[in-house]
Amino acid sequence: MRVVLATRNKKKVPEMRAILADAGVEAEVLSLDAFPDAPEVPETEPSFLGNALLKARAIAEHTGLPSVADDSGLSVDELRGMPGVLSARWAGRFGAGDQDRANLDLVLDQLADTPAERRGAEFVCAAVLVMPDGTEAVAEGVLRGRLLRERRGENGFGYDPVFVPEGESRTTAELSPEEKNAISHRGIAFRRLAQELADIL
Ligand SMILES: O=P(O)(O)OP(=O)(O)OP(=O)(O)OC[C@H]1O[C@@H](n2cnc3c(O)ncnc32)[C@H](O)[C@@H]1O
Ligand SMILES: [Mg+2]
Repeated sequence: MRVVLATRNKKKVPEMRAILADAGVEAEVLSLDAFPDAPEVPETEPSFLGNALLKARAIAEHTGLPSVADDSGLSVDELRGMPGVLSARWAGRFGAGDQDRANLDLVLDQLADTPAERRGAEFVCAAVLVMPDGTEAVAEGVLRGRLLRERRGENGFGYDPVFVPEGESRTTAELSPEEKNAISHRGIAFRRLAQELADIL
């Protein structure tokens, strides 16, 4: 059985592949590189789940294959849950290389006067599977933590360099890919999805 990962984020692809493989999903996992004509899907929904479904449904329809997507983001306590579903483009639209840096700079700036005890945040992930016949499975994962004032670590992507998970002293950019997947919002969501995936596939 073949499955397509409905994401344009090159850093998510290896995370999703590793998590699904570890969860015992025995499918051939394709990325959108295999489908150059796949549509760009605007993320117009107000929830992670809604946007994940938009992406996976569009790609399942285009490819005729089971499609897996996630919509994820950082929810900052002091910002009343933002950037949330706007995490990927929080600082506006930048070039590929600069987008993550601009987003993270803006959040750090917004929290410049926020003391340590109010720097709580969480990564949230909605993971979905959409079958070509319309069957769907969904799961969510959350990772609580706090935000540093400066970047640490080279791994991961997005807001990882300033995010320290609860019970950790390192940022998620200082964790190995395996360590991050073991605790991450994406890891939790996709492991929850994996059982349903195995049943449906
Ligand atoms: O929509 P796709 O094509 O999957 O790619 P994307 O990067 O736009 O992905 P999202 O719409 O789900 O937005 C997620 C953003 O949230 C942030 N984010 C999500 N998961 C993260 C993680 O594990 N570590 C750090 N930042 C993360 C990061 O800024 C992402 O760009
Ligand atoms: Mg996106």
